[in-house]
Amino acid sequence: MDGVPEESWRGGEEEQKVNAMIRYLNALDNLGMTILEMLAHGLGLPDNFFTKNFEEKEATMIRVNRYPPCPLPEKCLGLGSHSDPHTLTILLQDDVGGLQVLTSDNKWIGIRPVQNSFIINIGDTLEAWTNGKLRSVVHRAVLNKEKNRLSAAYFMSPRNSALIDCPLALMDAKTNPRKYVPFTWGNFRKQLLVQKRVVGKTALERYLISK
Ligand SMILES: O=C(O)CCC(=O)C(=O)O
Ligand SMILES: [Fe+2]
Repeated sequence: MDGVPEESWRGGEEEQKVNAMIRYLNALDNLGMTILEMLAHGLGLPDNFFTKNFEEKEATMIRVNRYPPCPLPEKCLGLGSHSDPHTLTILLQDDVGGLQVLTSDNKWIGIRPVQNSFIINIGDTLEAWTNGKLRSVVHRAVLNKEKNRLSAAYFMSPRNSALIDCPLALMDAKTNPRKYVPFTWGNFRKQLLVQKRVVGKTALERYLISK
């Protein structure tokens, strides 16, 4: 609240709104951290294997997407095909529907909105961190002919200096050799700013050992 005189927002409705928002963000973050712990546990890693890199929230971000109605929805997309580069995405969508994911046999399938629920997407960083045991999903958003659609995504990221290096326990020289050169999240983030538009999984592919 830099530059805003304290008395102009403290104690009133504004402060209540700010506090409510902080409570929601903390709840979202706690959910994400619990999921990351459960994923580490399921992979046989120490529960805090991922979360110990998340004490500083340097690049965690929220994006709110508003998709206006489109008279020719088959001719344009709300959001093009991409995978989320971060670690984990917690996505809230309204009841309009429009999110689609790409299956392994290259078919787009729609994700039905379920009231009061979140969609959890694995991000590219988690794919590299687990040598592909967890896979980031390619997805897109299509438009509705009549209705507006809203979605909000919370993208979790580790601190910039976190080294995304798959632990030996998840690799095997013969059956599952290292797929990605180790990188820091900060460096990946910088590359993303230069790349600007991510199509499919092109962001992560830059670290693939054999293309
Ligand atoms: O609107 C949606 O359902 C997807 C949003 C999304 O993929 C994103 O913001 O990265
Ligand atoms: Fe996305």
